[in-house]
Amino acid sequence: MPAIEKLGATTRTSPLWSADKVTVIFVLGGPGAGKGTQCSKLVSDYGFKHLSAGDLLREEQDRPGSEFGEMIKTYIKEGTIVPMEVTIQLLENAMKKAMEEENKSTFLIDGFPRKLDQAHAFERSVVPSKFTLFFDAPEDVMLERLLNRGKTSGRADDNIESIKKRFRTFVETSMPVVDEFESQKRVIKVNATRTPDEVYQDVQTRLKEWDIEPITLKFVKTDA
Ligand SMILES: Nc1ncnc2c1ncn2[C@@H]1O[C@H](COP(=O)(O)OP(=O)(O)O)[C@@H](O)[C@H]1O
Ligand SMILES: O=c1ccn([C@@H]2O[C@H](COP(=O)(O)OP(=O)(O)O)[C@@H](O)[C@H]2O)c(=O)[nH]1
Ligand SMILES: [Mg+2]
Repeated sequence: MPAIEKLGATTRTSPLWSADKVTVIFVLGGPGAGKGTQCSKLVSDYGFKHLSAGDLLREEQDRPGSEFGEMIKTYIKEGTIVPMEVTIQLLENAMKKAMEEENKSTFLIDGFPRKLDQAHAFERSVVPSKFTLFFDAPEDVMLERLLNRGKTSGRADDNIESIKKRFRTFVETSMPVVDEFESQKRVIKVNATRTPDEVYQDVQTRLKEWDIEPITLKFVKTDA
């Protein structure tokens, strides 16, 4: 990736893609709400392309020669939001790749936008989103899940100090994004406290309301 001041994605004044051609569903919720878990289920049944902003940032952080690696590491550990130019460029690059190589046009963008400036910049310069799937869970539930995930995740931010900071960022910085989309009637809010399968049942019912159905494999009987 080029130097940060050359990152072009956010400097455009009109979207790169139209919402008729490219469908984006944002997936939001506090840390540990179960975004990644639900996205995996959706990928197998609906054929969406799943892009986790956090995964893309961790990949860039670990890429040999990345000039953003150290910066990303600090932001993630502190639970703060990496400057949007980097995240949006990574997302745009990954979307392009999935369109070209996998012929994908519907994206689940997980853990993004976590700040209003990102939401506005992405919709202005990349593509307007269709709606946001919001996973709602109280902090005590999310805390328990994250501490449990931390036993095996190897993530630098699945520890109590970082988790507290992430909860604060979520309330102060990320919830305003959900509130703004909500005021535009573009949020599907799901109670994420139940089992993964129960949550997923609810997600599927709510997606139907937006005319989004699972891929049905049609088995055609032949004589062979
Ligand atoms: N509905 C659920 N009930 C219990 N544990 C869950 C549920 N959904 C996810 N988990 C577990 O909680 C942790 C956080 O889930 P994850 O999908 O990584 O959340 P997020 O991406 O929102 O941080 C993981 O260890 C996952 O296995
Ligand atoms: O758009 C984004 C998404 C993630 N992050 C950073 O990446 C971390 C981990 O995000 P991820 O979505 O992987 O965490 P999760 O919510 O799944 O636990 C966040 O706390 C932020 O520091 C960011 O800066 N911008
Ligand atoms: Mg996640």
